Formats: sequence, C-alpha cells, structure tokens
Amino acid sequence: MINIQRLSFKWHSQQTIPTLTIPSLVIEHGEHVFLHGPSGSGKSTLLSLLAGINKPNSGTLSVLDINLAQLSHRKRDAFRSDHIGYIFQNFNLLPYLSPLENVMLGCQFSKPRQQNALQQSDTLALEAQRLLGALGLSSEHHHRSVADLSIGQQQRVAAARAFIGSPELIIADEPTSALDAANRTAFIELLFAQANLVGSTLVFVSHDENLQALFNRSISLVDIMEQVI
Ligand SMILES: Nc1ncnc2c1ncn2[C@@H]1O[C@H](COP(=O)(O)OP(=O)(O)OP(=O)(O)O)[C@@H](O)[C@H]1O
Repeated sequence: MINIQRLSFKWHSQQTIPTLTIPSLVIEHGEHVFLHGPSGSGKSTLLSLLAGINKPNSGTLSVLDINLAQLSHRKRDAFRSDHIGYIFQNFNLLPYLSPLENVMLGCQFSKPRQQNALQQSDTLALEAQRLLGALGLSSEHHHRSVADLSIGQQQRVAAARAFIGSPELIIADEPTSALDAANRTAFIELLFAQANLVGSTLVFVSHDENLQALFNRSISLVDIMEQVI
C-alpha cells in the first residue's frame, strides 16, 4: 500500500538538516498503523507527504504503486481525492454546511468515490446518513449546523467524510486529542470497524501511547528516521 525508499524532505531549501530522512518504510494493505513520536519530530509532515500535499525532495514515496514524488501538483490532488480519506486534527469541517453536506463533500471531487458510495446506497445523501449512523451520530444531528455539534460529534462527521466512497487509505492526524480515554477507545474501535468493512489501510497519528495496544502495528518515527549529523 505504502512504500517509501530513501526519502528526504526539507520545508525550505536553505535547511541544513532535512525535516525527514526515512531510509525505508513499507505499510501493507489493510494494516492499522499507530504512528508516534515527540512533538516536532515530523509526524504531520510525513502525513502531508503520504497524502500528496507536499512532495519529497528525493527518494520514492509510492501509495498504491504510484510514485507520488513523480506526479504534478494537480495529479497528486486528483490521486488524494480518489484514494485517500483524511481526518484532520481540527476536523476542517465547513461550518455553513450541515453534517450531511460535509460528509458528501468527501466524494464531491472524485467520480470513483461517488461510484463506490452509490454501490452502498441509492443516493450520496443516503450513504452519508448511513456512515454518520455507523460512526455514532444519530439522525437528529444530521441536518443541524456543524457549529452546534460537540467535539466528539464533529469528529464523527470528519470520520464519515473520510470514509465516504471507501478510499483505500485513511489518514488520521491526532483526531482524538480532545476526547476522554473511554471515548477515544470507542471512537478508534468504530474507525477500525469501518476500515475493516472495506479493507482500508489506516495510518493514525497520536501522542497518546496508551492507544498503541489497539493497533496491529506501531511505528516510532524517531526509530525509522536515519540520523543525519
Ligand atoms: N508548513 C511548514 N513550514 C515550515 N516548517 C514546518 C511546517 N510545518 C512543520 N514545519 C516544521 O517541521 C518540523 C516537524 O513538524 P511536524 O508538525 O511535522 O511535527 P509533529 O511531529 O507532527 O509535531 P506535533 O506532534 O507537535 O504536531 C518542525 O520543526 C516544524 O517547525
């Protein structure tokens, strides 16, 4: 699913030490990976490369056998829309849209994801409703303003938006940091159930090492990085 070889990334060309230097990292289809590391170690930077938002300066970074390092900006955007669901730390929901409309946005720019969604339900709205229900947001909240939802409820909307149209890779950047321990575990179990239903690979970043026992693989960013002196 993900294959990184000899990757190096700098935010600025003047940087002497790259932010990321990863000799090798392979993640298989369907794995649930817990990615951890100290603040500032580069976790969000790595996610931005996996999602094709940024591009490595050297090395290869393949997702689904496509080397994102060789694609143009526009092709990386299209690749992300078709194959990747991203749950942001602050959720990035559009406050003037309802939860249902926010979820449908997840497949608005991707024909393949719309087609996948329409294989599950008769319309995109019904599929958005189904996912919100599966992720624990009851129907009385589906048409309210997103701004009136609790953090935990917004998180469920963000997750449903990532899952609509069954993307092969789900990336989650600290999506549980605002929740208490019991709600964190319950939410992660819902994520796993949804990912398993369609065989999505899950890469989940968190500071909270108590969560790592829930995952089938744990990766320490510090351990996989090459030390550059
Ligand atoms: N947009 C950016 N422009 C320039 N430098 C950046 C940018 N984003 C991150 N960095 C730098 O890259 C390094 C890694 O940051 P990153 O946010 O990836 O770490 P992190 O492990 O996700 O941290 P945290 O756990 O605190 O979120 C930091 O030194 C940071 O200052």
